[in-house]
Amino acid sequence: MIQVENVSKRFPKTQADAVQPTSFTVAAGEFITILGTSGSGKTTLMKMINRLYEPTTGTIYINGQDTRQMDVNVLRRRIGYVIQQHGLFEHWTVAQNIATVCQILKWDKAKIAQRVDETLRLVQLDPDQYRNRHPHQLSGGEQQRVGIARALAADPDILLMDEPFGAVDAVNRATLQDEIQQIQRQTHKTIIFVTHDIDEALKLGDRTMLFRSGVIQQFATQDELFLQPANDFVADFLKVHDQVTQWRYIHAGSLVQTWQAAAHTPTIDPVAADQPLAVVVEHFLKAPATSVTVVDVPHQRCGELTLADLARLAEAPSC
Ligand SMILES: Nc1ncnc2c1ncn2[C@@H]1O[C@H](COP(=O)(O)OP(=O)(O)OP(=O)(O)O)[C@@H](O)[C@H]1O
Repeated sequence: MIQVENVSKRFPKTQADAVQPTSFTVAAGEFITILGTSGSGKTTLMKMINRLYEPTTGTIYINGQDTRQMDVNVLRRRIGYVIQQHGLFEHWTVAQNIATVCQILKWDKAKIAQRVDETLRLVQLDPDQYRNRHPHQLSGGEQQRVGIARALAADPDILLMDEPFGAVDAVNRATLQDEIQQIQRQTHKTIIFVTHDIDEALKLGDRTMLFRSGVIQQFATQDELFLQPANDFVADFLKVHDQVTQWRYIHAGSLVQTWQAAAHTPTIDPVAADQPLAVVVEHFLKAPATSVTVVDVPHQRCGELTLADLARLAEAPSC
């Protein structure tokens, strides 16, 4: 678990805090995304977690331990770090790059070789084909994969990712997003992921933090961001999304709960509360009906959604 308590950062010779006093908690195994305007403090916040920057005020705890009381090298080895420019050493092979932290930790050769192959497989690269290549012999997407493998090599609990897919084309980006999601499900790492891409943030994050001028505007689930935006900035930030996109991120149960939709006689199969609204729309398209019943586990009716509810969503503050 990561606890950030009243943490702020003021750089020397500047007039304002890059990050104003900020508190939040990230649970172990959570995937957090951070979105925000350029220069809003996202990278600064993240770099305070692995002490690339020291906070001006406040304390960061990892599993209850004050990070200032930890040896900085030990701390950084426990936290994988992936950046946009992958940061691979050009004159080293893929295997040598991935093994960097394991070498520092003085693992034996056989264990390192095994771990290099394991992490290459985790990022969908065939070890036999890739371990002896150099970074310039890789595509941009493959370089990012190796960057992720390197961050995972010493099996850290936490992964910090700063716009890791920012320089990758849209098709490869979507694949990498699926892969990091898969890796997180397999390994249960705690991931903090900075991005400029709203879709990427909403797709990957269990929760998303929206940042502006060094201040968290809202740190919430996709449902809460769309249905209960904390302020106009959040609503406007998410407004660029079309309705079909919202239907992917808002869950049926949340809309029922938020609006307490009126009861109607159901005429088609129910939809589970944790399904996205896109599934509700599919149900309306498959069979003519006035409403769809939303059920919670185990099959308890929690409400009804009508086409009018979906239309009303278009007029909600952030839609
Ligand atoms: N080393 C530094 N010295 C002085 N000011 C800095 C330093 N690093 C960052 N800043 C300032 O702190 C603010 C926050 O920067 P930061 O890089 O955290 O923003 P960001 O949200 O990650 O931006 P972007 O999305 O453009 O990468 C900016 O105003 C930036 O100019």
